[in-house]
Amino acid sequence: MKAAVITFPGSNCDRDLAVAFERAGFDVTRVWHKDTDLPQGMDVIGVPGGFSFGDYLRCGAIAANSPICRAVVAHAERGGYVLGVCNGFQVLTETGLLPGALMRNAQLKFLCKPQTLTVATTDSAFTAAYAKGQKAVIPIAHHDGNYTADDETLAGLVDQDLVAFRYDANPNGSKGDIAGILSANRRVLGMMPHPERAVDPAHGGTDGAALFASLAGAFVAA
Ligand SMILES: NC(=O)CC[C@H](N)C(=O)O
Repeated sequence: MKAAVITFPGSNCDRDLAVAFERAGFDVTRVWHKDTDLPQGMDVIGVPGGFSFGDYLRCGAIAANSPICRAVVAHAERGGYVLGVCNGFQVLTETGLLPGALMRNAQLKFLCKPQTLTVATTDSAFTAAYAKGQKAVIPIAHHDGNYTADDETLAGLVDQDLVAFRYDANPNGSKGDIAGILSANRRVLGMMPHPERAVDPAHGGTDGAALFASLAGAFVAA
């Protein structure tokens, strides 16, 4: 099992994401944003959290135009798995791999705290090891986590069971309490909470570990 983790200038969760993949059994290759190609044979691409390019223009907008993102989009279009966390989710919406956008939090404040989520679907390689409706406490740390999309897109996400996680006690104003969504082929997940920050008891909780275990399980099953 092989995972690549991308690093942009300003990424700050790339190492944590790599460690979470490694703990789940993946061989991880770190990839710089200026690379034009992904290493051969990658099963999963991780797009990490952080403040890529200082969040200038819009969070994730400049990173989405990095050379490596063309390769990430091509990987996804071939049916490859992609996980975008926080700034990574913002990057994935900016590439168009995921619908909608992340706006400024409703209270206009940076939020950094443990956040209870409800697992909305287990029908994905990212969430299969959770139980549907399970509560998971996973940290959030963002100022632009307020998910929005037009009504038709939101209805499509619900109808196709593409909402992966919802917030309990919505912290940021996200439409439909949406904390994470899947692509139409269910192989791209973007989520604002940080599962890689909840994989060790020393983190204060381990509810993120099932996400990486789910992904690892997808490849064992295959
Ligand atoms: N932790 C993160 O990835 C933060 C993403 C982005 N910089 C924001 O604050 O919204």
